[in-house]
Amino acid sequence: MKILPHGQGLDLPAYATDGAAGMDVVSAEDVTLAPGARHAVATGLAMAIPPGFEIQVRPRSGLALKHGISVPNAPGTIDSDYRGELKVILINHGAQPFEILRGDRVAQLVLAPVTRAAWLPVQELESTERGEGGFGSTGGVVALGS
Ligand SMILES: O=c1ccn([C@H]2C[C@H](O)[C@@H](COP(=O)(O)OP(=O)(O)OP(=O)(O)O)O2)c(=O)[nH]1
Ligand SMILES: [Mg+2]
Repeated sequence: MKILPHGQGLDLPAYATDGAAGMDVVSAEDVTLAPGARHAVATGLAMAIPPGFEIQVRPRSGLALKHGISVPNAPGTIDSDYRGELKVILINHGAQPFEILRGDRVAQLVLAPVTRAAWLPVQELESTERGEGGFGSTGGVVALGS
């Protein structure tokens, strides 16, 4: 896949192990996230994803568990026709400020196939066992005090 590595001296996104689903992507900037703050972290990378694919930006579980750092739009969607800088939106759900240094691995990128839909407007839809039930209609959630 073609990539413009603007972030000089930084590692390209890379799989940490042979079986890794995601490539760890590093920050191109130093930034501190205050508790509750969001930031679009620069990566310095622009890429040409092949048509028919997307890249999903997913959080790293270690950062989430240890520091409350997540990706609020997870999975972030990188379109195949996007040529701008890939940014990783992070949010600090933790109680402490979180310091990110240039070169730190902040998220992971998963390449995934895209299936596109074409709509067929109709007058009615086939009936199903579920019908219009949703949002807990099959049970399993017991309210406290009920
Ligand atoms: O975590 C993300 C999400 C998106 N993008 C870039 C690539 C993506 O192709 C583009 C648009 O993303 P999205 O469709 O999620 O955002 P939008 O709010 O719908 O903006 P747009 O109107 O530009 O589509 O922004 C990122 O760099 N990081
Ligand atoms: Mg969009």
